[in-house]
Amino acid sequence: MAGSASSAQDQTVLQVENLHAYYGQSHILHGVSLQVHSGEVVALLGRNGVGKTTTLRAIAGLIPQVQGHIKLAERELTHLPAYQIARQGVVYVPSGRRSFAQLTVRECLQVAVEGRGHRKKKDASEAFDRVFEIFPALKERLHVAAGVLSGGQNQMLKMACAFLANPIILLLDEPTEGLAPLVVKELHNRIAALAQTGVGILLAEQNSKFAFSLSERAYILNKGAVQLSGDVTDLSDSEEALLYLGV
Ligand SMILES: Nc1ncnc2c1ncn2[C@@H]1O[C@H](COP(=O)(O)OP(=O)(O)OP(=O)(O)O)[C@@H](O)[C@H]1O
Repeated sequence: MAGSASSAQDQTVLQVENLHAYYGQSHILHGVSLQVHSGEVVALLGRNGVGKTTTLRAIAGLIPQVQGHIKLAERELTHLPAYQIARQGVVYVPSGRRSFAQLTVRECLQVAVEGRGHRKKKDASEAFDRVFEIFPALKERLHVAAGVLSGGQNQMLKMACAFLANPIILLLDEPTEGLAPLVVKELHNRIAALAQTGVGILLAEQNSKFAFSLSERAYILNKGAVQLSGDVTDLSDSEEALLYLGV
């Protein structure tokens, strides 16, 4: 798996150009441009309210009023309905607890696997095996109701369901929100393992330390625009960057 990932690396798959987004009369994004390659984790950083979630939601097709271009391997996704964008392989994982609380972990995974073409038993079981390689903790909790999982396990279940949708790009919104440091460390390893499969990850985070430790490149937003971008090694040493990050 890792071998095929490395050969696919450095290929730009997601290209966002001059993206503007509006909530009603409010102009929230002012020309955001960014790129994500296959197999890399790219950080999208900035303080509260700068537009990180709006950027992910706009890419996922969840904001009706947008301008600009969103392309997946040269295919234009802008203005496609959200379900078609997800089908093309751009999958959004929102922040917070969002799962079917009454369903068991197995049932949640089953719903996800059937949503994306793995209808044959063999395909589904191979997809499950891949998920359990990345998220072994879920295999031990298959019969547990999603609603009683810990915050970290719930996050892993959301990412596992997203992975079962065969993503090319995962849009992860604040996965560390509300999690204890030890759980954050575990999540770090799981996200790195996801990227190892060749999936490109755009990671919106307030926890810049976490994002810097996972990414090679980052974009720092301020007031709905990219203020700074570049290699994490440079940004993490830049006083200007730290100012925009509020650290
Ligand atoms: N549904 C909405 N309607 C109107 N304005 C909104 C809506 N959602 C967000 N906003 C505004 O858009 C701006 C950007 O919010 P966004 O949630 O994208 O920021 P963020 O960087 O993700 O911050 P946070 O980490 O707090 O979620 C904020 O000023 C916010 O108040």
